[in-house]
Amino acid sequence: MPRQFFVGGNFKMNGSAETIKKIIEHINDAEKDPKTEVVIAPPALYLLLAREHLKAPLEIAAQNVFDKPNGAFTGEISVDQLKDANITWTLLGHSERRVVLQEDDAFVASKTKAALDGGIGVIFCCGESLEQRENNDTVKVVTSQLKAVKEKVSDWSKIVVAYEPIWAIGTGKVASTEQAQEVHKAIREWLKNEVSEKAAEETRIIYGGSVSEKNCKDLCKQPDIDGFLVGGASLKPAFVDIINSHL
Ligand SMILES: O=C(CO)COP(=O)(O)O
Repeated sequence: MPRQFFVGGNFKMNGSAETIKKIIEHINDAEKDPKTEVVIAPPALYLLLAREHLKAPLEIAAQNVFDKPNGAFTGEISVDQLKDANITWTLLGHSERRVVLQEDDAFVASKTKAALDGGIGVIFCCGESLEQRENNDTVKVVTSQLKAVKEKVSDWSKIVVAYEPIWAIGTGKVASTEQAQEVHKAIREWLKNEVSEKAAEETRIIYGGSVSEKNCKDLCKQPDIDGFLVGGASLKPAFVDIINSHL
């Protein structure tokens, strides 16, 4: 069975109640490819607003979730709280959290396990820095980030892997179709060898990093690119063109 195309919109720390409602209305009303699964990730403060306005089958992701069920963890949100708010996905392991907030592989993997155990789907982000790419360490870095998850998780059916090279995020410097395909293929090989043939066949591997309405058409033709995780362009009307990129 072909893998369902998947497009996520990571709003990061952008927007207000007014602008996020407008973006959601635009996405609701636009003509969209019904074969694309669409998930938007607004800032935590606006998850409920998004839940109120976003129309099914569009889905919502948190940008993060904590790995403890409840308690004295100021500023954090639990898996059960997401479920209580009908939020069905979360991003985890975004490089901005790995770099700025110093989240390590083990912590990201622990949160991934907590989300999956609670029935929340995970858009698991991985990717290398420019220095790591220049040292030819891309595949090593990405697979070690995935390996940390494998140590805690056996069922990969609710994981979408987002390959996001750090040097391409917010820089306008998109990976070439060959660069992206090469890493996606390596991730699929890793899934086949380290998880299962089924995981390799069924797991969506999406690309993130300066995706725009201009470059998405070529990227999505690559055999191992199953969609996109979009930052800046998800706040613009062009997001719909990316949702429809493989039409
Ligand atoms: O980080 C990203 C998505 O999670 C990508 O961001 P940009 O699309 O703004 O480069």
